[in-house]
Amino acid sequence: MAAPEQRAIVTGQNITGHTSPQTPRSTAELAPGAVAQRETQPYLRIENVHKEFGSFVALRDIYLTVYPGEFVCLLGPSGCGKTTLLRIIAGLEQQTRGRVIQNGQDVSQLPPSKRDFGIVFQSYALFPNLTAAQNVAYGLQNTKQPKDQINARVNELLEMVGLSGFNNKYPAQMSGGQQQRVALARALALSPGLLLLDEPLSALDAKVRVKLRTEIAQLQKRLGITTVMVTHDQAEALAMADRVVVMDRGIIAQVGTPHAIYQHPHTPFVANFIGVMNFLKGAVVSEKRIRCGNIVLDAPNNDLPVNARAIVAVRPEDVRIVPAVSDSTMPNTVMAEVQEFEFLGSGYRVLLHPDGDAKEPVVVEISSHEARQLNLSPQAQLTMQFPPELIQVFPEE
Ligand SMILES: Nc1ncnc2c1ncn2[C@@H]1O[C@H](COP(=O)(O)OP(=O)(O)OP(=O)(O)O)[C@@H](O)[C@H]1O
Repeated sequence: MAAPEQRAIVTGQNITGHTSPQTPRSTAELAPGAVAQRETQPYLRIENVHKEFGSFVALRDIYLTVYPGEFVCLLGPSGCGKTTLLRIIAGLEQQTRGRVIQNGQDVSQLPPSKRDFGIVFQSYALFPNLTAAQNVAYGLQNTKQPKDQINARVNELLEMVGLSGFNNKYPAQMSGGQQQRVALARALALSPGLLLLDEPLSALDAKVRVKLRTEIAQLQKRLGITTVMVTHDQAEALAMADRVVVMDRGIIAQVGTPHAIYQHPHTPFVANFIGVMNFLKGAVVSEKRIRCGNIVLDAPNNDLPVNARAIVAVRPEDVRIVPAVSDSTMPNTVMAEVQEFEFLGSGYRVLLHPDGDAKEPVVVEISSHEARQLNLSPQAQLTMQFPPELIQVFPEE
């Protein structure tokens, strides 16, 4: 038997929730892709949504607004509740309390069939016995449009996802990436107000994934369709989203643009989940200075009071490496020994062991050019610099 989501997606008209049959807007009629305008009303509002499975709390009082035309990614480690939240937006899961407001209407109690969305799952969920064209046409058939109009729309959709001429192929005759394009065309067939993507790229191999993610993001912008995507892949979220919602054990840890989340994480969890981060434990010794072991670092971004326990964070690409004997007036330098390094293709990831009592090595990323200039070799003695303006400080919890 099909999984609930598979049954839901193949109901076509129902899943996109046009309660009365209507002619889909053509692609050209959809609003032009636009990043959220904060002055406009949100298209989707999640208000105080809470979800319990028995005694287990999967979502804790979630508030989230999504603006018209915005691409929002729900990102977080396995089990943080992102799929549950997406399913609540779709009506495939019922929240324990709280409301979902879509386009000004409280849809909290509506079944999926009465809501206005298209959805794509990781597993494609295509009908194996229907061709690509028949899969895409499935929901359109309930609109009672003339056959040639449906065919024209199917062709338009297949062309839109780069599958012109694939009309008569069956899912088994298509690659995973092609099947997912069909699933996307099907989700968009009725021009829903909201596109929901549940890990749509996870089953694809790395190269196809990157290609398709660019295409989906471009298509989303072109159509201007408000989109919520679940992913556990931070690179995917950073590349595709207008805003990223980082989730952690049932709560929202931070919401922001990819740049803001990466450059100004609010917590060590977010800092560590998005990209790689070096952490050094220490204590504030004066207003903008922090002692970590035997190093005292200038930290102009520090807001913690004197004597507070602190965690200093710095990205691998922000640490500079300079030759061992260097300018002694340079702030935040520390001697270090190369522990190991690995070739990344575009550069090197170097593990450096700082002088003193630090137990953890510091991860640094440098270009191949820098590696050659430094004559990188195991046990080499170098000087690391933590640029003051690029280090972040968190309270130690
Ligand atoms: N039907 C259910 N019954 C009981 N617990 C559930 C149910 N669905 C989800 N959970 C639990 O709720 C938590 C959140 O699940 P959810 O699927 O939303 O996580 P996720 O962030 O999407 O993780 P993943 O990336 O692994 O899918 C998990 O601990 C999961 O075990």
